[in-house]
Amino acid sequence: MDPTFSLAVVVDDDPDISLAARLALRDMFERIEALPSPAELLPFLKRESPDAILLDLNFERAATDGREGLDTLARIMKVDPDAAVVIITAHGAVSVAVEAIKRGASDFVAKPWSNERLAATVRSAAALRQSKIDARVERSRASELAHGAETPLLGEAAAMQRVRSLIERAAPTDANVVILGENGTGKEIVAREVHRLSRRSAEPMVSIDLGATSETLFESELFGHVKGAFTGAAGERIGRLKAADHSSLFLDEVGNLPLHLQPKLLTALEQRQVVPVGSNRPVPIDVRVIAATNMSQDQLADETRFRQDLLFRLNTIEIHLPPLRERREDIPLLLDHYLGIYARKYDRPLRQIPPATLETLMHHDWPGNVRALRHAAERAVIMADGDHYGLEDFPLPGRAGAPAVAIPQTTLNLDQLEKQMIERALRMHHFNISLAASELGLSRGALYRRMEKHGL
Ligand SMILES: Nc1ncnc2c1ncn2[C@@H]1O[C@H](COP(=O)(O)OP(=O)(O)OP(=O)(O)O)[C@@H](O)[C@H]1O
Repeated sequence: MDPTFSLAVVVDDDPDISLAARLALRDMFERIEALPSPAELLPFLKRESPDAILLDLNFERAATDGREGLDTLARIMKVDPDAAVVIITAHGAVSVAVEAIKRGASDFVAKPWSNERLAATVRSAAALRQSKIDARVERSRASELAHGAETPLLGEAAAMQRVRSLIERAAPTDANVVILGENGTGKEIVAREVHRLSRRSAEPMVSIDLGATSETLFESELFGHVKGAFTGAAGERIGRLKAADHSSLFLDEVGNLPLHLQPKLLTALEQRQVVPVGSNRPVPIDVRVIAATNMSQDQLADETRFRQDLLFRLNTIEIHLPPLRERREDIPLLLDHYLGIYARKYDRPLRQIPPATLETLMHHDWPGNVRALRHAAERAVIMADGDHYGLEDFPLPGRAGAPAVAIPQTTLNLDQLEKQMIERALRMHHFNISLAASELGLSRGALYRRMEKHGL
């Protein structure tokens, strides 16, 4: 039979026990290492990542309380939260083994064991570890597809360069970060970037969108609940704060956190522990919080909406993302990026944006910021059928601030509008009639006639 797993390690000071375990498990693992004391295990875990660890609880002569083993277990779980640790106990020491399971061990076997039972216990612990790792890889791949690799934080405007430099300086520290910005300005990309460049990046970032969470579920989503904590709480649930242990927690739309839960979040962060709903046992957490909100600084400073003590805990570092209308110079590169992405996605040709169209797009106020620009680019790729993009391919609701179609407030005077368009096209092309005519979709003759009509 081929071994199912690659490596097991047995930590026991009794060589007979180690040998017995090796014999019982030799078909299941390619390699089985024996270590006589827990002191050797941690350096070993720096080099190797065993599929299963068999751990004796008592090493000191005559020790029976298992303290040394439990300490070792805590250290193992810190190095590798997915570790599959099977506890070896003396007959009758079940209560210590149960304590070990509460602290993260997968299971236990009592000495003397039956080989079948030992093999079955170790096999299911190693399989569970494998599936946890698979799920983690799957999750991070899915989130990378949705947000990651294809979405870098673009922007060369001075404000964006400042944002990038702030991210680089803040990320490696463990300081909490608040990201402020209107909807669609890239707050989530910034949060991912902070996490990616942090010391916690080996673990996937955990997110919770407090704008999309129903009020009744806030508490259990954040802090978790025990079985039967409230009607409908059938099973136990790990809250996001605990799920983000050793990682970062992205609290999106943190301004929506109800006032009555704000002290509970503050206490959890200050004391580094959460108390699940329906429980009175605090669970330790080690979490870095990255929060985002579209509230303005003034709104955040309003004590009736947001507790200032919580704000001070969250905003050690504040990153402000400017709205797109304050960094219009980035519009061409963002359009280029997203038009390219969607042209590839929909298998369409790469088209140019004529200068006049680009100028209109740059003057648009983009109230939905980069998200709206991205949608507009996607639609344009689907709609365009000429050899370049036209303004009609971009849906720009309101077109506020777009001078190309700056409609006089009181009259919708077509003549006046025509005159303005012609003037703009002429100026843009330095009075080159052929270029201006083609920009406007007119023949040279038709343009001359209209110039005459408007006295240009
Ligand atoms: N600087 C940027 N460079 C590239 N893409 C961006 C940038 N900013 C935003 N986007 C894109 O715009 C969309 C919205 O970004 P994101 O979700 O990060 O914004 P947000 O500020 O978190 O929005 P909301 O407040 O609505 O949740 C995403 O598709 C993202 O890829």
